[in-house]
Order: sequence, then structure tokens, then C-alpha cells
Amino acid sequence: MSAGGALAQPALVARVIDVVGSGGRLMPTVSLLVVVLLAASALGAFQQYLLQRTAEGVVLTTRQLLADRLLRLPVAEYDRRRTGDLMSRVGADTTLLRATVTSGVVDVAGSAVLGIGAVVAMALVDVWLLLVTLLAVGLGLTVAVLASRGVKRASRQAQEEVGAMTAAVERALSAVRTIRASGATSREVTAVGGSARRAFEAGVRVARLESLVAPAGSIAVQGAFLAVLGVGGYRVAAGSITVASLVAFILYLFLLVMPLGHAISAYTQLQTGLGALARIQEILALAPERDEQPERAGTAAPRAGAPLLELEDVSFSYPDGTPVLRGVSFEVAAGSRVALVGPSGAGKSTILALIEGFYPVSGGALRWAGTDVRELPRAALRARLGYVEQEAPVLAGSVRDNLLLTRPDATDPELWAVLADVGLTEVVRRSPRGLDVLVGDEGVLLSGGERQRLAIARSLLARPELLLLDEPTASLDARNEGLLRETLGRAAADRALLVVAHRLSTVLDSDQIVVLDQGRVVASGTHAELVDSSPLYRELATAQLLV
Ligand SMILES: Nc1ncnc2c1ncn2[C@@H]1O[C@H](COP(=O)(O)OP(=O)(O)OP(=O)(O)O)[C@@H](O)[C@H]1O
Repeated sequence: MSAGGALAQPALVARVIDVVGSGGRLMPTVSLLVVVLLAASALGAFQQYLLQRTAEGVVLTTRQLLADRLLRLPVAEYDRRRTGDLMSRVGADTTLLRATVTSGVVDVAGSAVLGIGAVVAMALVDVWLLLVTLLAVGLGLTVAVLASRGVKRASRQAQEEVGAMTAAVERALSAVRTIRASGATSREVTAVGGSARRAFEAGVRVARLESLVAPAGSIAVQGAFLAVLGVGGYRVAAGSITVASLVAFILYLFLLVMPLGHAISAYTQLQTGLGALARIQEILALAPERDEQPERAGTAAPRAGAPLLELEDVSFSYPDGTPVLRGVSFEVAAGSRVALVGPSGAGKSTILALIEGFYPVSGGALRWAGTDVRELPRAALRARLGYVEQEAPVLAGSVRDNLLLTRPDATDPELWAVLADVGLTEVVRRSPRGLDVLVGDEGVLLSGGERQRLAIARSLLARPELLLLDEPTASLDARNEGLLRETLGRAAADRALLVVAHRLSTVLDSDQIVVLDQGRVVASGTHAELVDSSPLYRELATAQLLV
């Protein structure tokens, strides 16, 4: 509509010229011109707001889709991608997309109406002059479009480098203490700076190509003006058109120039945005983990007599092809305590990852209460499992936030009860903020043992039927180890436990100890049985002064 107002102006100006020439009344036409001018400006502002808002909406939807997909990818996908690069897609790439949509595509929408209207009006004034104009403009446009082609490639490269830079920063920050202690700070700073420089260079390539586009556009416009003045002057002299028509045509040419400039810069902007869009689409095109949706929860009834968990002849290779497990078979009966022991790299943590369904088994079967896990909704199975990773991550936030992760509806007395179970009451009471004391990134740092116990508390709160616990490799001190053993004792009271143990002392009283070596089960039994029957177990036990 504001374009309509702008389009009416040259016609009104031509009319004013005619009126002045014929000595008629000037006031009505001038008043109309002023009203049209004001209305066009007001409408223009409103239209701008509306279009910008729509563009923001597009960006919001993209971010939401992207975040949803990023958090639901199969676990193997995180193994092969850099976290920082994934983060930059939600941040930097969507920001670039916004710039494109708001300043590029949105402008084009408004300008297109104006441009098309101007061309139609010019055709009405004089077709010959219009042909001359289009010829000059067409030449300039061709050059501009050719130059814009390289922009998309250069822009994608720039965004890849921004991703690499974010990944480098993430890597350095996540291990800042080690890096500081290793005296490697300067090297890391240089590495981040290197990515930043490559992003800069790709950005400069974009700028160079973009700067080619602008002169091409302005040469086209100036050429059009000169041609219109030349041919127009000739046609006025020949009496084919009036002076008023030529003035109106030139004003329309001004109206065409503006949207043309917008269209050219929007096209280049669009190429820049397409680079970012390709990176966003690369993630959106990845399939999410199978039935990650909790709504699909629900399990098959347990088969009578079947163990709670059963691994039968399980083999597994990581997606990169590394074979890790070969013919692993063992059972975990309901309410029992089973330990997995063996040298580093034997595949103990991998077994827990398979039970959680982070990777599909390559061969054999994994059964829950007699049903193959491939037939069970994954979320339903996970709801019955508690999982404490080796690193026992504490999420930034309060102790309460950390606990509520597994059961958002738990009450405060329940939280205190589970903290007491893992021997953390004292630690949390030390702060006047109690359950709201901040831990992790921005709060108090917990010791390794405390982190482990907080993670166990989090899992216990959901009352899992089977708790999977990956014991930290970092040796706990005697007191913390005692606390962990007590915790496990209490946790085992009403559930099954599968513990990956590096310290045999934590699992001496297990119902069954499975000894793993290079991806195979080499022995299994109780501590007393294994000391007699398994040389590897005896070796491990001797090394830990247990026999
Ligand atoms: N995400 C992965 N991608 C590829 N290979 C992996 C991955 N995770 C582990 N591995 C490999 O699988 C093997 C078994 O690793 P796993 O972590 O299961 O051993 P582990 O017995 O738990 O060792 P540790 O006692 O040191 O924790 C190792 O050789 C390891 O390099």
C-alpha cells in the first residue's frame, strides 16, 4: 500500500506541472500530494514493522526446530561432531539467517511491489523509454548476479570457520585447568585466533564479492538515466511525448532504482544466508534417535521366569568400526548385585551404553524381562533404568535442579531423604541456601566423590529397577570409598545393581562378578570363586591388595 502511495506521487507531480502550465487551481492537487505523501510514510513504517516481525518469527521457529533436533540426535552423532560447532549453528548461523531475512528478503517483498508498479507506470507513460531503461538495467543486473554466485560458497566457508572457532573455544574452556597447568594457554589462544583469522579471511572474500555487486548496480542505473535523458529529450523535441510525461518517467525511474538496489543487495544477502541455511539444514536433515519421545512410553509385560536383564552373545563395534565386544553373555536377576570388572579398555562402560540404548548392538540380543529391547519403546526402558556416568556430570544450577532432572515432581522431603541415602545431607546443609545452593559452573564445586554421590541420588530418586553405575576411575579416598559402598548397600536394598568397578573393594560382596578382557567375558562368579578360578581376577585382586 505504501508502494501505491509512492507510485501515485509522480502522476500527481506531472499533474501539478500541467496545472501550472494551464494556469488552473493548484491547491487541491498540492493538498492531495501532501496527504498521499504522509499516508505513504505511515503505511511504510507499519509495513516495515510487520515484515520484520514475520522475519523474527521465521528465525524463532528455526531456532526451536534446531534445538529440538540437536538434543534428540543419536548418541553416535555427538561422538563424530564437535560440540562447539553444533552450538554455533543455533547461535551464529541463525543470527546470520535473521540478517538475511530481515534486511534481505523482507526488503525485497516491499520493493518488488514498488518496482513492478514503477515498470507498469513507465509503460503507461512511454513504452520506448521503458525498453531503453530495461536494456541498460538488464546489463548491470547480469554482472551483479554473476558476482553474487561466489558469495554463497564463501559465506558457507566463513560459517564453517566460525563453527570451528566456537569448537576451539569450547574445547579450551572445558579443560581450562588442564590447559593452564600444562602451560598450553598461549597455544590454545593461538589456535582460537587461527580459526578466527580464517573466518575473517572468508568474510573478506564475501565483502570483496559484495563490493563488486554495488558498482555494477550503480553503473546500470546511471546508464539508464543517461539513455532516458537522451532518448526522452529526442522524443520531446519530436513532439512524441510532453515534458510533464518525461518528468513523470524520470521520477518513476527513481522509484525503480531504489527497489533495484534493494533487490541486488538482498540477492547477495540471500546468498550469504543460504550458506548458513545449508548448515542449519544439514542438522535438521539428520534423523533423531528412534522413539526418543517420552509419550511413546509403555512396556511389554515381563515374561515369567525371565531375568530382569539378559545379554546373550552380544557383539558390538562403534560406528567408526572399532570392534569392542565379542560374544558377551550374562544376566542380572531382579534385586541382585552384579559387578563388571576388567582392565581398562575391556569394554565395561560400553556395555552400560548399550543397555541404555545409546548404540544398537551389532550382534546377539539384549533382553529386558525377556523382551528384546529393540521391541521396547526406548523411553520406557530408560525410565526403568538409573544411569550414573563415569564422569558423574553435575549440571549448572542448584542441587534441587540436579535432583529434579529425573523426577520433576519430587517433594522436598523426598529430596532430603535421597540426599541422606547418599550421605550428602551435611554438604548441602553447610550452605544457608540448602537445596537451592548452586553447584557446577556458577556455584560451589563438589569433590569427585560428592559429584558421584549427587549423581547417584539423582538416579535413585526415580526409583529405577536397575541402577547402572560407572565407578569413577579417579580413586576415591578411603572415606569417600566407604561412603560410596554404604550408598550402594542402601541402593541395592530394593533394586538390582550393575556396577562397573575399578576398585574391587566396592564390589567384593556382589552376587556375581563378571570379568571382562578385550571385549570377552573371561570368567564370572563370586569373589571367592574367582580368586580360585580366574588368573586375571586374581591378578587384579592381588594388585589391589585384596588377597
Ligand atoms: N565413542 C566411542 N567411539 C569409538 N570407540 C570408543 C568409544 N568409546 C569407547 N571406545 C573404545 O572402546 C573400547 C572400550 O571402551 P570402554 O570405555 O567401554 O572401556 P572400559 O572397560 O570401560 O575402560 P575404562 O576402565 O578405562 O573405563 C576402548 O578401546 C575405547 O577406545
